[in-house]
Formats: sequence, C-alpha cells, structure tokens
Amino acid sequence: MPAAPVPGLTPDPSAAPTGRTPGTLRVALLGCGVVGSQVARALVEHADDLAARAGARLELVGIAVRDASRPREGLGTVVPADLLTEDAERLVDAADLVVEVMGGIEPARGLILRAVAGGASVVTANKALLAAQGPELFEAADAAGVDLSFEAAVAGAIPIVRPVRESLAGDHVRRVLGIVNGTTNYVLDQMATHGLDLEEAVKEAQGLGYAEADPTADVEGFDAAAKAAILASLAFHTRVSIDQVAREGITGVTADDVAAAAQTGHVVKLLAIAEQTAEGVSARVHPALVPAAHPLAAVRGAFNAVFVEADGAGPLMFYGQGAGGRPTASAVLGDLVSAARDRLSGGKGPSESAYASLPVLPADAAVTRYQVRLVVADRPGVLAQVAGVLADHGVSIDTVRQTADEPAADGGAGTAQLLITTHAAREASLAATVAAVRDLEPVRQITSVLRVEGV
Ligand SMILES: NC(=O)C1=CN([C@@H]2O[C@H](COP(=O)(O)OP(=O)(O)OC[C@H]3O[C@@H](n4cnc5c(N)ncnc54)[C@H](O)[C@@H]3O)[C@@H](O)[C@H]2O)C=CC1
Ligand SMILES: N[C@@H](CC=O)C(=O)O
Ligand code: NA
Repeated sequence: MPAAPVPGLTPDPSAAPTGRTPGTLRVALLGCGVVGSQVARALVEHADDLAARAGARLELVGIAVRDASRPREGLGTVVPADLLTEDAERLVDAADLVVEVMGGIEPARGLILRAVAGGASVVTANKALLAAQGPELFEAADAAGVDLSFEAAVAGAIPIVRPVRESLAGDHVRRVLGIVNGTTNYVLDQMATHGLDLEEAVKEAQGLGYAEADPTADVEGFDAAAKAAILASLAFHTRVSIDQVAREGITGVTADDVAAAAQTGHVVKLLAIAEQTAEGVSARVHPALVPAAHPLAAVRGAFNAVFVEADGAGPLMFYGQGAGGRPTASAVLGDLVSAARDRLSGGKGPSESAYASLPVLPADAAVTRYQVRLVVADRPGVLAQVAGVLADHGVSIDTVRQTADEPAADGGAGTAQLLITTHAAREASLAATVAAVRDLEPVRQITSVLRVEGV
C-alpha cells in the first residue's frame, strides 16, 4: 500500500507556494540559548547525515528569540542571521517539527499546544513544563496524532526516557534512584574536593552551561523534582506532578556535613528517588549520604546517573552527561530524527501511559535510614536517654559513635558529639523522634539529619 502523502515531502508542484521543498521537513527552533544554539549548529553542520538518518532533510526554517537584532556569538558564521525571528507563533505555524528549548511555562506551553494543533510534532527539553502540565500536552499531541518527545528533559544526554518507556515496557519497575541534576552534583563535588562554597561553585556551573536560567531551580531541588515526577510517571504508568514530589535542595548542606560524611565513609549527593510500594508510588528529592563504595558516589562533576530496578531486568544503570549545551542537544536531535521518521512512515511514537492511576503517597510515608549528628552534655546516662527516645518512637539504632569534645573551661561537664545511624524508619517517625530528642535537657544541638541511601 502506498504511504500516505506527507506534507512537505510529496513531490508536488503545489508545495511550491507554501515555500516547502519536496523531501524536506521544516524545523522551527524555539529558543537559542545554551541548548538551542547547539541544536541549530548541529542542524546546519550535520545536515547531510541527519537527512540520511531521518529520511528527509531537516531544514531549519527559523529560530525564535527574544531579540533578533542581538548578535549571537559564534553562531553567525554557521547559522544565517536571517533565520532569527521574534514571531514565534508564525514560525510554529510554518513548521512540521518544532523544537522547544526556550524553557519556562509560558509562552512555551501555548506554543507547543499551537504546534500540535497545527499538526507539527514537538521535541522539548522543558522538564519544568512537562512536570507541571504534561497531561494536557500529551493529550493534545495524541488528539492531533503527532509526537511529543522529551528525552533531553531528564538527565540531558543520557538515554533514560526511551529505555524506561520503550525498552522496559514489558517489565515491572520498582524503583528509580538517581543523580539527575548536574549543577548540584557539580557543587557538592566541588565542596567535597576543593572546599568551594556553594555560591562559588554555582557560578562555575552557570559559566559551564549546566545551571538553569534561574539557578534556584537547581539548588533548591525544583529541577530534580521535575525530573523525578517525569521518571515516576514513566516508570509506574501513572501521573505524578512536580507538586507531589517531596523536595529538599542542597542549601542546607554545610561544608561540615560534607567533611563529616567523608569521615564516616560517605559522600553527600542530591538524589531523586521514585518508588512503587503496595500502597502506591512516591517520589522525593533530597540530599543523602551515599556509601563511598556505591557507584553513585563515583559520579563526579556535572555527570548524572540513574539506577532503575525492575523485576525482570534487575538493576540497570544509566550514566553520562546530564547537562550542558552539546550533550543536551544530542538528546534533542535524537528525538528530532525519530519524530521525522515517524512522520515519514505515517506513524507516531508512544503516547503517555498513565493507565495504572496509582495513589501518590505523602512525603512522610517514605521509609529510609538516617544519620543524626548531635551535641550533648558529656555525662553518664545521656546516651541511654537519647537511645530511649528513639526506642519510644520505634526507631531502631544501627550504630552509634561518640566523640568527646574539649572539657569545659570551668571544669564542669563538657560536650560530646553523637553520630547515630538508624535502621530504616518512616519519615514521620524520624521527624517526631528528632523533635523529642531536641527537647531533652542534655541535648545542646542537633547538628544535622541526613538520610542514608544506597545501602
Ligand atoms: N542547559 C542544560 O544543561 C539543559 C537544559 N535543559 C532545558 O532546556 C531548555 C533550555 O535551556 P537552556 O538552553 O539552558 O536555557 P537558556 O536560558 O540558555 O536558553 C533559553 C533561550 O530561550 C530564550 N527565550 C526564552 N523565552 C523566550 C521567548 N518568549 N521568546 C523567544 N525566546 C525566548 C531565551 O532568551 C534564551 O536565549 C530549558 O527548558 C532547560 O530546562 C534540559 C537539559 C539540560
Ligand atoms: N540545570 C540542569 C540542566 C539539565 O537538566 C542541571 O544542572 O542538571
Ligand atoms: Na535524557
């Protein structure tokens, strides 16, 4: 049976008035920042290879920017300046394939809806938008019979969206655990290895193109939470939005925490965790202690890694560059070639799979191990008193380490540092325990409470 005619590809003179060249698909690029500029460059520089792989030329017909008169450093020699336009809507209307790399909610959302309503397939790197408004966008794409692809939105260059939604479609995923934010991993790594403070390290990450336009999204964990929501939705075939992800960023992590972690054979990492239990699914993002021997501890700089645990496949690990212009553009271009192939074959990639409709559990239902550091009066019976409070709350102690501080100058009782590692406990029990311990008379300070993962 002959393939259905494809707009822009049918060798038909009637295509001429619309400006379409037979055998081409028209690509509109929305945004020309860190990622967009690399997508534009690759579309021009690798046009022949991309055409051979996609089955049609991917013609960059325009780049929507805020200010078309602003010179684009380095890009002018590769991408003709007359491709820049401030009229994103008109550009979208003229395209077969739309790449959205402008970020933010609006106008990105409106432009994507407009693109799919007009019959264009869309590739986006915008996790913030997908984690907030994904269902609306997927439904619109399905209704229009076009692709909405987003490999770049989770862990940049690492192929993780496609493996979870296609390769593991026949398996049962139980847990996803990963480092999915390059900026915070870079920051924690710099703190651990070079003693940099948070602000210095974030500035470096911005200069390297890892950070979001507003790096608060990185350091406060919003970016990782968006990725956790997307991963949980894909892994468990249900809908999880960013506001259902328990989130804690890295601003509370001190140089002292990082040094103390090293002393106990751990590193501090910002983790995204999505789990399915008998009660439902949960997704959370928080800093955690990871044993130095665990593969996640070896993930340095802006690299990302995602562990997936599935019933059949067992543990799988995906590792690579989760941020930066060229790595992210690689994922965008992969999606673009796939979307082009789908158009040429008259097919469509996978739709959203949310049939399971599972309940999303509250943050305090999470179960994990904890390490609590505290300063107490160094006198007999204090350790037993603290241990008693944990026992009263049903929190079981794994190990305790005590270090005496200098004796008090007046000869009275000095202080001691206690480091308590618990067995797995519910978040709610631990929070109540810490509050009760804080109220004990001999307790001078709770220095830190960190979860321990990957044990
Ligand atoms: N930089 C990275 O490593 C990664 C970024 N992403 C995502 O890719 C997207 C783009 O990120 P970046 O390139 O880093 O951001 P960026 O801030 O460098 O670039 C965005 C560009 O879009 C333009 N833009 C924003 N609103 C616009 C509008 N209304 N009209 C025209 N242009 C507009 C901005 O002026 C800017 O040049 C975001 O959704 C981000 O979350 C995803 C993975 C990695
Ligand atoms: N800001 C993000 C970029 C990729 O999503 C990060 O640092 O990982
Ligand atoms: Na990816």
